[in-house]
Amino acid sequence: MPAPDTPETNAAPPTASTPRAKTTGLHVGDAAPGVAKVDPIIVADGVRRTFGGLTAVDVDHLEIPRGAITALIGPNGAGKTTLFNLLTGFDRPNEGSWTFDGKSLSGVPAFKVARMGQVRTFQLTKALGLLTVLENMKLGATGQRGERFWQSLIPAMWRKQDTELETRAMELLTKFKLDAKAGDFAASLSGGQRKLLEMARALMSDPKLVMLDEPMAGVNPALTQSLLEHILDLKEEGMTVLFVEHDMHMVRHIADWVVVMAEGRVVAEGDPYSVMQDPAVIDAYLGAHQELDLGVVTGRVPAPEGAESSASAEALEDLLEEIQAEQAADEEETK
Ligand SMILES: Nc1ncnc2c1ncn2[C@@H]1O[C@H](COP(=O)(O)OP(=O)(O)OP(=O)(O)O)[C@@H](O)[C@H]1O
Repeated sequence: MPAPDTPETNAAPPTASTPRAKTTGLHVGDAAPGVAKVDPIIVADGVRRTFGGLTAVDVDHLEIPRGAITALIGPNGAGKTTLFNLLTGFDRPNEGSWTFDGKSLSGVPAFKVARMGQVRTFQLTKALGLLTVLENMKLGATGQRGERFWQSLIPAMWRKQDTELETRAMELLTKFKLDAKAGDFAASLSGGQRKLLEMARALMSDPKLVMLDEPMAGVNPALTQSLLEHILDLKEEGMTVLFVEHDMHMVRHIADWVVVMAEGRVVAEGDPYSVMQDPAVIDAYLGAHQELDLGVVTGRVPAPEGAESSASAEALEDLLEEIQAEQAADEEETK
């Protein structure tokens, strides 16, 4: 059980953070599934992955814009994680090709993908929980000299490297307010601190593209602002961010661009404002809940006994709330 998050440990500074500018002008022509980007960092073509008779991913064309924060959203089972696994070399598609930073990544294994500058965060597994926070950080570095046989025979070389790694790790831990925990077992961290460690660990390899899988899942509200700020910092430092998330508030607040998946396909793309107004997006979420009355999904009508709330239902509820908030803001502006 992770320790609970406390506002003192990692909460945002008491001063309200200044809103940061969204990156715009990312696409060429009308926003639609597969729209070309001005400067894409990932370009995927005809990527398909099936599991038995089920098509989990069937993406005709997708470009992820460089230097921006892109959210990948969609109801449960839409294929988001499978697409993440394919793009990072953790799974292989039945067909399709894609490039990262102009280089083909088809068939490239995960460790090489990471060395090329595209990293993803990993959940702190049980095994990693038994290592200290600092040891976890060191594992995040790629291309260590110890991996190269001849150089690993010269102790002076790997000792120097170890010191450099530790310095870099401590710098990042300080930035993420985890430096005091460097010697603690990672398993002793709270849910939010684990997310921070996962992100800090990914940064050990100086990536160009950081891919975050549900960065807000299991994070206490006391830490959410701090996590959002860290993600916005990544963009400010020149990195590209791609994240999967069910939390629509987060998507609206930090994403410059949103890609919506449903049943393996990209069904909508655009800035968060337009995407959340797109009937195809609401349909995609509702489509995943045809068995439920809309009132149940949104919480207006109590769910029948035995019906389980799912992340998609919560996301749809969030989506509708966000749309209402946008409309209220629009009305306020036109007054
Ligand atoms: N290894 C696997 N074997 C069989 N089916 C799989 C496997 N991985 C994923 N699937 C199926 O592929 C579909 C897409 O799953 P995926 O996990 O990519 O969706 P998702 O959008 O990430 O969903 P969630 O938001 O619930 O995490 C689902 O129907 C899922 O059951």
